Amino acid sequence: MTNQALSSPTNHDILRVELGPRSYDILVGSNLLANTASHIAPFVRKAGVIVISDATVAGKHLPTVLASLDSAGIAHRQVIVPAGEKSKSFAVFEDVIEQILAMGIERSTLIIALGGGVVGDLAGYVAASLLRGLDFVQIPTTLLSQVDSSVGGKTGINSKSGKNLVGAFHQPRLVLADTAVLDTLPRREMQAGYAEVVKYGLIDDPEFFDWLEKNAEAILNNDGPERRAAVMRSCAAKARIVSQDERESGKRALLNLGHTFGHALEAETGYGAKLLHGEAVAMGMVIAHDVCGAMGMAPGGEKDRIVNHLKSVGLPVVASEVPGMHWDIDRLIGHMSRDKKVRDGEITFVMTRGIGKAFTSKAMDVDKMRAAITRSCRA
Ligand SMILES: NC(=O)c1ccc[n+]([C@@H]2O[C@H](COP(=O)([O-])OP(=O)(O)OC[C@H]3O[C@@H](n4cnc5c(N)ncnc54)[C@H](O)[C@@H]3O)[C@@H](O)[C@H]2O)c1
Ligand SMILES: O=C(O)C(=O)C[C@@H](O)[C@H](O)[C@H](O)COP(=O)(O)O
Ligand SMILES: [Zn+2]
Repeated sequence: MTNQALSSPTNHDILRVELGPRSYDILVGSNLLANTASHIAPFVRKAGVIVISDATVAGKHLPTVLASLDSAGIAHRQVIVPAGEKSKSFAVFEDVIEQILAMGIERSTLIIALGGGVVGDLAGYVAASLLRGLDFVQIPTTLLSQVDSSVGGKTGINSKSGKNLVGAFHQPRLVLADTAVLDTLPRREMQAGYAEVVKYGLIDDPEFFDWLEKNAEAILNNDGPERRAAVMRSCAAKARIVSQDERESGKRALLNLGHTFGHALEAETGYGAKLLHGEAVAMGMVIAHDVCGAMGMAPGGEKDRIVNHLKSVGLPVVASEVPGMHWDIDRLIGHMSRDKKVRDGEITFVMTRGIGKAFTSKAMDVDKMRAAITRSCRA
């Protein structure tokens, strides 16, 4: 793998998400948080900013952001939500909205999402909804949010009926991915985010997958060139796809590799710490390669190579590894029927002919799919 990020002389690298009038930059580098004010300055008006964060992230990284805003004289207020997936709920959404409205805002108030994918998805939807749409900036603080959720404008919350079923497409004005903040992230969360990094290799970049097999531990353990290169390559892949299909009418569905299965697993666990999103995606990607292998589309050995790589970083690869779950296969398949990729009553699946060869199709062998899900749940 060659990557400009490895030899860049600048403090941070910049990627552009090309979306016409909604285009924006992604900045990737170390210690960007300390200079938050200068990076967001073009988007700040007199009404100031509201930082939305979660309790854990606020304890570790909010002071750096606020010090930067103070030094530039930017007026700021903050709303802190509980950490974890349960904050992507109607209850927390309503609470955040009411807190912000009670503070008094204008259409020029800027929302800053400081946190992982939960904060980013929630704050983005809050921004999309308040006064019919405020600008917002993403400051992602997990590996998952730096490589995936902060880019592309999917915002939203979960419902009892399933993951992300309520939300809006609302693009940020800027993404600040400070790779140094990942040094405080627990290993399990790093691993979960790493599953989404692997996803990009599996979709259409086999060379990246090869590189990941050699560099995974460096990415996970050090704020060095490998981590920065992995974030850059992932964001570049996502930006390329989103630029071509912002609202998922076609190609963007590839970013959902493993998610139809993964979201069903998450819904059944009730969105707790039992199963993290990235872990569910790891299991879902294995199920996708398993069923496509069983259908004779993908070489069987490739599923084993993926499983070995995911396992090597400590990721769970089968649903039976989730503690205390007795999976009901019919219920899982029921969740899949509410997937957002259903058209005219049929699910579009992300399928594969092997590593780097993902494609979308409705031609799923339902019996083989049920067998693959069962293998994952009963392994
Ligand atoms: N919008 C999208 O395109 C998209 C893409 C992928 C995932 N998602 C969503 O993202 C969510 C998962 O995001 P996530 O994995 O970032 O989880 P998360 O936001 O819950 O963060 C994980 C945990 O790490 C803590 N944390 C965050 N940053 C930290 C730091 N620097 N140091 C210490 N602790 C820190 C958080 O408080 C939380 O407890 C899911 O809801 C998923 O559906 C959305
Ligand atoms: O950005 C996308 O498009 C993705 O599918 C990225 C996924 O990693 C992410 O989990 C996304 O939130 C899933 O979207 P959904 O539309 O299936 O809820
Ligand atoms: Zn995802």
